[in-house]
Amino acid sequence: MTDTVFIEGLTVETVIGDYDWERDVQQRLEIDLEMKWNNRMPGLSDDVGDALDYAAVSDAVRRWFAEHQPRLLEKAAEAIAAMIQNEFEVEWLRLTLRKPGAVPGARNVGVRIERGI
Ligand SMILES: Nc1nc2c(c(=O)[nH]1)N=C([C@H](O)[C@@H](O)CO)CN2
Repeated sequence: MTDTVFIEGLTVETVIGDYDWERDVQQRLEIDLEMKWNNRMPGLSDDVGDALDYAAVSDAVRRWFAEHQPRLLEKAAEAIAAMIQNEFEVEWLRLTLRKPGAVPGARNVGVRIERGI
């Protein structure tokens, strides 16, 4: 089964970073998520209760950043992946976290992780 539900370019403003000055400012992150889900059932029922609700996942990601102020992108990625797997019963996901503008001369820097089977 290779169905997925995805979210592309979800932006959050949050405190994140390892340098002292970063602890006092809000910075923008961009999040992409690809999550394994069997879309056959909602495809037949037309019921969002059978679907992986991308709006609910997006809200949960925003909530996580409202409640945490990690230093590293890796810390945020790991925790958010675990939260989505637990709260939404997602078996496998790929998560990309981008921090645009963090490195002069680079359009984007970030991390990408895959968790689950
Ligand atoms: N692999 C990582 N490298 C760096 C990170 C990070 O989160 N993961 N963070 C920083 C600083 O916070 C930087 O983004 C400030 O511009 C440096 N390297």
